[in-house]
Amino acid sequence: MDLRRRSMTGIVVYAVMLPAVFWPFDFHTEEPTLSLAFAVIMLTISVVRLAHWFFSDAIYNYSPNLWRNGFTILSLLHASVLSLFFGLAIYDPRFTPILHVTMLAIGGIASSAIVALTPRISLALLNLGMLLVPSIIAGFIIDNKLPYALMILVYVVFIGLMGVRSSREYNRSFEIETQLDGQKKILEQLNKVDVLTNIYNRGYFNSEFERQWQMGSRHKISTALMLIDVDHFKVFNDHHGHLCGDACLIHVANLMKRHIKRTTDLVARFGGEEFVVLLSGYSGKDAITLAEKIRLSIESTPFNYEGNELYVTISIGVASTIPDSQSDKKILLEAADKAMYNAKRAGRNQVFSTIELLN
Ligand SMILES: Nc1nc2c(ncn2[C@@H]2O[C@H](COP(=O)(O)OP(=O)(O)OP(=O)(O)O)[C@@H](O)[C@H]2O)c(=O)[nH]1
Repeated sequence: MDLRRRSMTGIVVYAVMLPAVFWPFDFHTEEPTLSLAFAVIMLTISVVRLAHWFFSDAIYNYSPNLWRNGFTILSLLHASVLSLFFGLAIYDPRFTPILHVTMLAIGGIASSAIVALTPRISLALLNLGMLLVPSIIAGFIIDNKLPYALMILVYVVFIGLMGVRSSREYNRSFEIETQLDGQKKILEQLNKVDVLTNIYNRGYFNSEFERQWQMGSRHKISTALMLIDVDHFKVFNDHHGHLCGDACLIHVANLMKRHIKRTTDLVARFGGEEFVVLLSGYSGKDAITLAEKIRLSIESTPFNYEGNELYVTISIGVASTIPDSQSDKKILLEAADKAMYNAKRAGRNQVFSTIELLN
């Protein structure tokens, strides 16, 4: 589709090129029928090409091949009409007054077409061949026109080679751009995700929390937070080893993810054995209900490590509020942290909330 963007100028130039060649030399009054016929044909092809250009997206979506074939046929049609004109200009003495200006114009068209069609070098070379080879043949056949034929031949070889070279450079930079694009996407993803648990990391949580806080304060949408901490994780690590501890964190993250289904909510690793869940549009009560479900599912779902079925529990602190642009979002985090601390103090494996913040 890059061809579409690059071909626009050419389509317009083709439409006006022949009248611009005739006019200063009065060729249109000397040969009105011939001039009119060529001008009308070129203009008609340009109009069809403009329609093809304009409806490119629709045609491409329907069938990329249809778009490609249409583009190829129409651009070769333009080239063949110009080629016929140039061939005649060399062959027919009536064209002598405009022969040199025609050569100049067609030379310019040939080089700009090579540049425009660089993404498809085969089409660019075919176009070049169609445009200039007939006039070379005409030059070889007709008396006194051999110098023209040789000149055009050298020109064809020269811009053909330039075209091949710039096509290689185009493809190379296209390749590099595609690779960079892919790497950028991977980096963006890595930047967001915690490498161990494959859920969002704290940096991403911070930016999303800020975004939701702003949106919540603008639209008065309740925002809830859960701070989740694995109980006695130090003991767990000491008893089963650090690798088993890692597997446990992955297990807890996966179970939590199952409960966070809405695209506006997210679960992230807050650090160490702590997780955070950000919920948009949840009342405090709804958030507590969801927290209880998560707590229960972790308590009751074992995970397998080296043939052993292991269980862990979590403590959850919940807080919710309708954000206010005047206040700092930290208050919600501190409230959830306080609630989690209370859940730990109350014996762990519990959901606590900071009542004064709940709606
Ligand atoms: N395996 C593993 N352990 C981690 C990781 N990050 C933090 N930890 C461990 O998590 C433990 C946290 O211990 P504490 O902060 O004392 O908390 P706790 O033992 O869970 O006690 P309570 O929170 O009071 O129930 C420490 O032993 C850390 O080494 C990790 O990525 N992998």
